[in-house]
Amino acid sequence: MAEQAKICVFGAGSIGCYVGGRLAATGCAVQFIGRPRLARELSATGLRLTDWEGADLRVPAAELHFATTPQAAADADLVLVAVKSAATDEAGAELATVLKPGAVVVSFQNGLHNAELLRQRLPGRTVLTGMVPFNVLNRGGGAFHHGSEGRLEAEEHPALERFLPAFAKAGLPLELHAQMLPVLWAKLLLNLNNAVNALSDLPLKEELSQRAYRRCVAMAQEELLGLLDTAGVTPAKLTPLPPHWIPKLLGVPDFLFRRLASQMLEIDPLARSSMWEDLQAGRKTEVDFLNGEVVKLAHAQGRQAPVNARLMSLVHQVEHGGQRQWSGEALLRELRRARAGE
Ligand SMILES: NC(=O)C1=CN([C@@H]2O[C@H](COP(=O)(O)OP(=O)(O)OC[C@H]3O[C@@H](n4cnc5c(N)ncnc54)[C@H](OP(=O)(O)O)[C@@H]3O)[C@@H](O)[C@H]2O)C=CC1
Ligand SMILES: CC(C)(CO)C(=O)C(=O)O
Repeated sequence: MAEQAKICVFGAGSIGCYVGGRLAATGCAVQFIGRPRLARELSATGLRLTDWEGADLRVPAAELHFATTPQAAADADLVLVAVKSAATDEAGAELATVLKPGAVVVSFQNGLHNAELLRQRLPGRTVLTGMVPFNVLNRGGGAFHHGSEGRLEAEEHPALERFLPAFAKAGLPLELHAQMLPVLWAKLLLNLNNAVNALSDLPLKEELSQRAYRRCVAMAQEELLGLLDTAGVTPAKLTPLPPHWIPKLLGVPDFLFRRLASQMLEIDPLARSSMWEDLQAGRKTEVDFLNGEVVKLAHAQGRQAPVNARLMSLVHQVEHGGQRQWSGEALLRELRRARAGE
């Protein structure tokens, strides 16, 4: 009988615990690598994984393998990297010292360049790009809730094939793509809401229910879409609506939005963006890897991206103790001023 594949989650947080937890709960051998604080918490509680469609799975504490050093990845056949983008370089360096040569690594992170960076750090290993479209809320006490729609996506590669049944069995089938860059740009387009959500200090559902915040997101997205058009990049279609229509829909009045975009509002009422979670925890955010990519793309075209640049600087200000609870109207005024060059 073929030996059971060993899966390692590197960066056990919201995404790592949820994806790894569902794999463990459905029979996979999963090794989690994360911080001592979570190791202590989970050694008392185990993991509970729930989703918006009613799934409710558990991994008892006694069956949970949680380590706090990279050595635990040494016998992994598949490593799922789920650290925040700023921690990718260090994660790659740590994994390089321990991974066996045939290990397959998948980056399940937001942003454009994490897999590329891991590839540089892990020469000779197969490093693939993944994408997590849905929100995971860390409810505390070992409970992680998947609160919005979407399927995991990953780069098509023969080395990934042997792991596909495990993801399907876990209820997280991987949708495979030959080209991931259009998928990553499309996800980044959606992630432009992260900064607005973090600045609003509101749950996603409440924030997206208010037109002024949605207009802020739409402004940031329109800026990116214009730059992608010039670059000849067509973002993938991740939502029922094609990417270019999303900002148009976001701009409609609330009553119409509720009617036309009910699916977009099917989010757990407590769910927040990962950027809000970073600000809440006093950590540096991923804003440079999201809105910052829009600014970089603009500069590469000899242009500016004033809306995304202003969102970046407002998030940086909060990282340093600045104003956090922006009302939708105030944020919209601020972004309009930025767009007008003020
Ligand atoms: N949360 C969500 O709903 C979604 C998140 N994403 C993306 O997924 C990625 C992961 O996000 P998320 O799960 O929210 O992040 P979290 O911050 O919840 O989890 C990452 C964990 O990894 C730990 N970590 C970082 N470096 C190391 C290391 N070298 N060794 C061990 N542990 C380490 C972090 O600890 P510490 O903080 O102490 O560094 C943290 O506990 C991000 O790119 C995010 O944008 C995508 C879709 C949705
Ligand atoms: C799923 C989504 C878009 C919003 O939660 C996200 O990627 C994040 O929070 O970083």
